[in-house]
Amino acid sequence: MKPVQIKEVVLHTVKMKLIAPFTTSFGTFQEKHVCLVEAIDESGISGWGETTTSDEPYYNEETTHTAVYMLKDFLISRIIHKTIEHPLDVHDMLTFVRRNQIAKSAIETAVWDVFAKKNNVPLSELIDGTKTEIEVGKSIGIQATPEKLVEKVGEYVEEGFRKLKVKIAPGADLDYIDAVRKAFPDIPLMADANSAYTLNDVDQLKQLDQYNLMMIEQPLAHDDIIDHATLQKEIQTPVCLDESIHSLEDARKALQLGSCRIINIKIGRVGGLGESIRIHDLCRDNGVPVWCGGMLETGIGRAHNIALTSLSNFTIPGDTAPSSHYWDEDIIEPEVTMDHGIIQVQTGPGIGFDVNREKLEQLTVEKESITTAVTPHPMP
Ligand SMILES: O=C(O)CCC(=O)c1ccccc1C(=O)O
Ligand SMILES: [Mg+2]
Repeated sequence: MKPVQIKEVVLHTVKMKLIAPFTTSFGTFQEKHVCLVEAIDESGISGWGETTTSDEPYYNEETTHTAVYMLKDFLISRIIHKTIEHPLDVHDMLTFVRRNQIAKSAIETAVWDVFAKKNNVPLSELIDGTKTEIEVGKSIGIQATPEKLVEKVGEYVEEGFRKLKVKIAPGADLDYIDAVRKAFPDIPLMADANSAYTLNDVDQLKQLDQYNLMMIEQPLAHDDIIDHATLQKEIQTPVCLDESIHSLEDARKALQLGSCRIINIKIGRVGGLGESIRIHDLCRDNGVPVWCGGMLETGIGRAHNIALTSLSNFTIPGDTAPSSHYWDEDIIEPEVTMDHGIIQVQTGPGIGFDVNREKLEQLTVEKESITTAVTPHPMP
């Protein structure tokens, strides 16, 4: 395979407005800024990545601002003008910078796209993905009443989604799940708590066992894998970790401790596609299923999610819903569409979608081009 050298990185910060507010246990998303990272190689090929951040540090510690700052002051300097033999190497090129996984992922995924395009292969093929189509689920925000939730679930079941994920929080849990299960006794259903509970709530969480849920996602603290292991011993519903897994090492330790039986892989949260693949492989080798989570991405992040989901151990439908579920108009062409709960894996080179430059210009609030490494601080 031909190596790549990135000669310019353009940071396009865009303001995106969701078609409807999305409420979790930690807050409501409506408008958000995202930085779309365009890495351009010496032959002029553009690859794209996205900061899957929002404006506030409520899901994890990063925000769009912190990601842009890390990219500009530290991360781009580590890869620009270097010969990159394979995008799997980028993770290690960035490890001197602690954490900041989403910022790292934005540039790392852009390099994957450039590399795949340069070598004229679809991203899914480059990562040895075996699926040509993927099954899709829908993540549903907390609704005003259980009745309203049942109505939403009905719409999405009708549309063909293969898994329904319901956000829960103390005060919006058992009644909501009970209402959905009564209305839809057989649908593949799960709950996501986004760290809203503690071990003091074990009795409450145990009651979820009666609803035959596929899993409960991240019930306890965002940085915990110890209490989750205790909880998993107490409840029958499989625990799935989201927030707690930032790396292959985290995944290894969580599996060793029995903190979860399923892992939600988010490319941003784990610092890129390379680390996502490594976690996928570890889970596969341990008989642990994985699925691809979502961060209300634009089409660029969505495209990377689809490619990742083509790997064989993504056996549970992910949260990668079609573009129209998030945006009036997405920034990629064609938009991501779904047919009866199935999305086709792209067959064109790289992410397989084009960025709509006109739409991008309209949404851009800040744009900066970086062509040289900066060393504001000593670099190890
Ligand atoms: O539709 C999506 O992109 C998934 C939405 C979702 O559940 C989510 C959105 C933002 C932050 C965290 C989460 C989550 O999976 O916990
Ligand atoms: Mg989650």
